[in-house]
Amino acid sequence: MSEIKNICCIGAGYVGGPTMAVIAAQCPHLKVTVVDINAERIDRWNAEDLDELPIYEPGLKEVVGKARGKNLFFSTEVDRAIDEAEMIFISVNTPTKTYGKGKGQAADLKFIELCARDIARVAREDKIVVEKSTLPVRTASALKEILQNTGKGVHFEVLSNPEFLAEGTAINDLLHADRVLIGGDDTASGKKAKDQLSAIYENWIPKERILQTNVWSSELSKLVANAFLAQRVSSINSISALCEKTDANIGEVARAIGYDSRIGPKFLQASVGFGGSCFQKDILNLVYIARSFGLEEVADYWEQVILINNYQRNRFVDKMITSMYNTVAGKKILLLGWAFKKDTNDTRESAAIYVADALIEERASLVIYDPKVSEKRILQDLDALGTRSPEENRKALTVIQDPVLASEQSHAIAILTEWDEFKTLDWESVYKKMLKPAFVFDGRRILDTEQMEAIGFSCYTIGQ
Ligand SMILES: NC(=O)C1=CN([C@@H]2O[C@H](COP(=O)(O)OP(=O)(O)OC[C@H]3O[C@@H](n4cnc5c(N)ncnc54)[C@H](O)[C@@H]3O)[C@@H](O)[C@H]2O)C=CC1
Ligand SMILES: O=C(O)[C@H]1O[C@H](OP(=O)(O)OP(=O)(O)OC[C@H]2O[C@@H](n3ccc(=O)[nH]c3=O)[C@H](O)[C@@H]2O)[C@H](O)[C@@H](O)[C@@H]1O
Repeated sequence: MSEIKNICCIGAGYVGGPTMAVIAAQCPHLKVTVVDINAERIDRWNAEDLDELPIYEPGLKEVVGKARGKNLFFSTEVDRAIDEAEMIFISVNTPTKTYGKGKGQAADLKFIELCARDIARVAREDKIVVEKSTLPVRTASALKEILQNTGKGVHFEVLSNPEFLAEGTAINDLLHADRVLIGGDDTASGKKAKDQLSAIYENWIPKERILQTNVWSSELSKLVANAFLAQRVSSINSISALCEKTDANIGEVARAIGYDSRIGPKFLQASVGFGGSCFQKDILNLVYIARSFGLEEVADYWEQVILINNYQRNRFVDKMITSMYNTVAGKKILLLGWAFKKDTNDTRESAAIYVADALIEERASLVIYDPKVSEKRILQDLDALGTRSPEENRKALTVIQDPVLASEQSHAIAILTEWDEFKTLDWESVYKKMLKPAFVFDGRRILDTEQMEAIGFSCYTIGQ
């Protein structure tokens, strides 16, 4: 294998785009090409106006602006990029299967397989193929099989290099990663490939934070890291329900347990439920894998994390309905936030989608505001659930730009994403415009309940 000068990444999404932009910015000696079959997405990565990038992520446009056109390129020419690169990252989507065996749980690997077949077809020289996508344990062996049967005498080394960035903090996470994980074979060529990938990260990550393992440990560690993180959210959310039945306050409980250095303070924020493209998908995948090995108890254990998340979303909606005298039919409700967390325009699996859907079923009239999510996206998210016709969804909601104005004559407000701007909204004006009693349901615990009650609101804060 020759020296690494050209790398490419297949998949210009939330992971491929930011990850490669940071590699390019940190490694000016490398040429980095990011390719995707979605031409519209690539056009937006190439947009002159950096505010048009397809992903909103703090700090991203600065990093892209620094490297794009110098050593960072976005293109739809997948074959060419594969041909030119010595190292190919695969960062395509791996959603939950919606058909056939493993439907609703297993990861759908069709996009991964297509990439492997593209690489096998195009490659004329030895390549290192890096799994960046989150994949079930032992996927690398499937990839290898496809790659090794080309009959062209080309050698492929498959590495697993899962990504741990979180959306909204992706650039910071990439620049200051807690660790970089590289899994590969223990053969001489496997070890060399791991070192070559490690050398790229060593341009900015301290070497002691770059962990090398075998492929299977690396693949499994990614699923387990997400499962543990999601488990913490479900754990604290389950306790939030108990707090509401007693005089305990989940904020105080989280603080008290978080001071224990063995538990730690992070990821203990009770909420209306976790969302995002990965937690649910990766846990379902873990459950599926455990069950397929006959480990029923293990599968049931992790499945609870998802069941509690569903429970938390339902509980929030129930609380809204019972507080408003058991009916929201015909009532105007303002939803603040649609993204699955602040500082991203990503809405995949956002709790807001499920809360809105349940409220529409109860015939509420919804008004929705999110600073970074378009009306088109919101409607697509609801339509995708298939609960009712697209026409009915359009009748049931309005997407607005000014939440204060939109609060006029509304019965209730629900906070579903923790955007900073909601903390400093002109709540006095909002209160004056609303019908009384004016209900606020804080699904993110970002408002000061006492202050809101002093203004006059009937305020429900999750977990207290
Ligand atoms: N979103 C996140 O924060 C994180 C995601 N991951 C994992 O990374 C992977 C990618 O996730 P995202 O970037 O969020 O997905 P995404 O859906 O934003 O991007 C995937 C891209 O791959 C492209 N693609 C699919 N098949 C292709 C093919 N054959 N050739 C060229 N392009 C193709 C799609 O058009 C799409 O633009 C997933 O496995 C996910 O689990 C891992 C860590 C964080
Ligand atoms: O594999 C992935 O996709 C990524 O999944 C998560 O990142 P992400 O989903 O982008 O965002 P998180 O910050 O983890 O938040 C996930 C969800 O949990 C919720 N959450 C998080 C923390 C908390 O204390 N409470 C809580 O409700 C968030 O609001 C959000 O809806 C992980 O944090 C990343 O390490 C991982 O790389």
